[in-house]
Amino acid sequence: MRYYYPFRSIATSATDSEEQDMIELTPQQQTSNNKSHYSFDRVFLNRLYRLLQVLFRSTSNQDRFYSLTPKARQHSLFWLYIVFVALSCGTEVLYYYVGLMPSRFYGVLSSKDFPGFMQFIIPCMVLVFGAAAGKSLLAYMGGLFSLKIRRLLTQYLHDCYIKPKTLYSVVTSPDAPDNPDQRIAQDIDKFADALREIVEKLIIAPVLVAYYTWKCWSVTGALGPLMIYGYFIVGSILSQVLIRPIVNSVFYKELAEGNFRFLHVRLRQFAEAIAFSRGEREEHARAKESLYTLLDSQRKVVNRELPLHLSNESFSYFGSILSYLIVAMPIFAGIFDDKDPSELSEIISKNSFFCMYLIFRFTVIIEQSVKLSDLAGYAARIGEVLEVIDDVEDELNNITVHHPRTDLDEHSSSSILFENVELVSPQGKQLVSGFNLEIANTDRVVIVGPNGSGKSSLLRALAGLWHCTSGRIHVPKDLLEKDFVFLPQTPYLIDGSLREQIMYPYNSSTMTVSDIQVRELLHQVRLEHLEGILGSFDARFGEEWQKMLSPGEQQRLMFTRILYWRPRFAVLDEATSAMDTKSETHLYSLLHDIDIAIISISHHTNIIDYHNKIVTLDGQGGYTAEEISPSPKQ
Ligand SMILES: Nc1ncnc2c1ncn2[C@@H]1O[C@H](COP(=O)(O)OP(=O)(O)OP(=O)(O)O)[C@@H](O)[C@H]1O
Repeated sequence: MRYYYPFRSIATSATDSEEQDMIELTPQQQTSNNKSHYSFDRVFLNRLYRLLQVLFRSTSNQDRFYSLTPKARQHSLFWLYIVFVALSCGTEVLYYYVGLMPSRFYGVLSSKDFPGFMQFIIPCMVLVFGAAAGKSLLAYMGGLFSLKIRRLLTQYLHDCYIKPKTLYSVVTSPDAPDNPDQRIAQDIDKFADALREIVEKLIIAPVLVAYYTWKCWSVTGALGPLMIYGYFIVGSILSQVLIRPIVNSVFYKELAEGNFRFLHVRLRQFAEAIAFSRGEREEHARAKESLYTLLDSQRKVVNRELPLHLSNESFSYFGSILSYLIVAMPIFAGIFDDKDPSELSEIISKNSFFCMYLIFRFTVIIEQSVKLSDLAGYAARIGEVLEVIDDVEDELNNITVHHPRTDLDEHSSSSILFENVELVSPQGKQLVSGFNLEIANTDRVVIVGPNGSGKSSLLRALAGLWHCTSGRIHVPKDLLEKDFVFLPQTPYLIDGSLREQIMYPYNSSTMTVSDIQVRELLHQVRLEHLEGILGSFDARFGEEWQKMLSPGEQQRLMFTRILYWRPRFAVLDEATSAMDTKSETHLYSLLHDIDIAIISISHHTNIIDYHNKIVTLDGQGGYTAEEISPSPKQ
């Protein structure tokens, strides 16, 4: 079921044009966008400022952002920006002389000065080549500039987003931004490109405006610059008014873009399920609906850009008429009456160049309004991710600050201890209350109960992903990361080699697993045939893992992590759900033979015998915990 986002009921300040931006949102997107309408306003400026801070930040106290050390240069955009500015200035100087060339040509041609003409040709060619080289270099530097912006912002977002607890909390947060993957992978790139274009065009605009104002003043008096400035103010006010609705449209166009892409990712991911359930027709209809939503929002952007383009183009063309008007004034006032025709044509060419160039600089500034509206849309999308991360981090920090010993706590013994734990789901449903359980490092505990009773939630609390409403969970003081291996129901196979699958979450730079060990592990989980299929333990596969292995085989492969790591605690959340009974009992008997504690969640009764404690949740907040006698069948 799809929802329409009721802008007016939530954002009382929303305008008609913002209301028209409504696109179909999923319930989560509806919640996350509840307060949001986007414009060229203070919020945009704050977000832009934050992103610029990331681009121009210092790496440490010793290395300021302007420092020349390799580390500072790698982490700050400052020096690249300076080179970009210097190059722009140099190229502008060349443009200036190229711009003056016609007036000089008029002079020598109208006075039939052949030696003067020949003398001028060579420097002219050098100048033109210099300007062309400057322009190409500027485009090249622009490319490097946007690459660096993308690298710095993406790295920063990765640092903030992909870290313990934050990733999970952001993704599962009720305020989770829509399509975070698209915002990081695509919107940052578009932001970098828009910023490059703006910087490229405006980098030395203030200097050029000041210089050409002076030049224009010197030939036309105060009236010329005053008329041009007045013209510019009118043009800027008009484009400001026209930009506002575009920012919102750009944001929602990107949202529709993300939803459309996500639909196709899901089609690929669930192709088999769709094929079995003959869902192609329904999927086709959904794809069509999503495409039309996207095209609709794209059309809104295009429609709203039309008046802005019209205003910008008019500003530019009327500007050239204005420059002739300004040049004409001293001529008709008789100031140049004493000049002969060749001198007059030289003066007209020179003066119109100064006026036109000043107007051109203003035109360029105003033209950037289209890019600025794009930039504001992308800044909103990137900024929102950072804001949700901030909120999540605040929440995570608050848990430790305000409830230092009510959540995850260290325990001096070697057991895990749940002490009077109460857990409530995000929807407010009480999952367990007054939950007490000790899991010694030799225990094998199985948690059972109906769907949704809170079995996995207990593990989430143990991993510190959810906080307990009350009570404590004690873990041994000396517990290291590798002492805990968690196998979820849906196997997570990384984009890598077989060796890396076994070593995950570590990699070959920190650990090794020899070929002999890999073979032994494959033998233990009865996947020996994999060696023949893969060719090499180091051959990398991406999505092929899902195609090469059935779900049950994928779960068996996951078990190699436990058998290799031999952690102190292995947590299995329905990690054998897709296996046949023989494989399941075989793997549990392997676990039984190694000296580790096990915490299992399962709906399969045949594995209960491999445990010495059974915890039964009743789904109403109550539970029972009993000792049972393990009697593993080999
Ligand atoms: N990220 C989440 N956001 C909101 N609610 C959640 C989230 N994760 C779990 N819940 C809710 O918490 C409750 C308990 O979920 P949990 O996954 O612990 O159940 P379970 O006992 O493991 O179920 P099953 O046997 O189906 O795996 C469910 O009602 C579920 O809707």
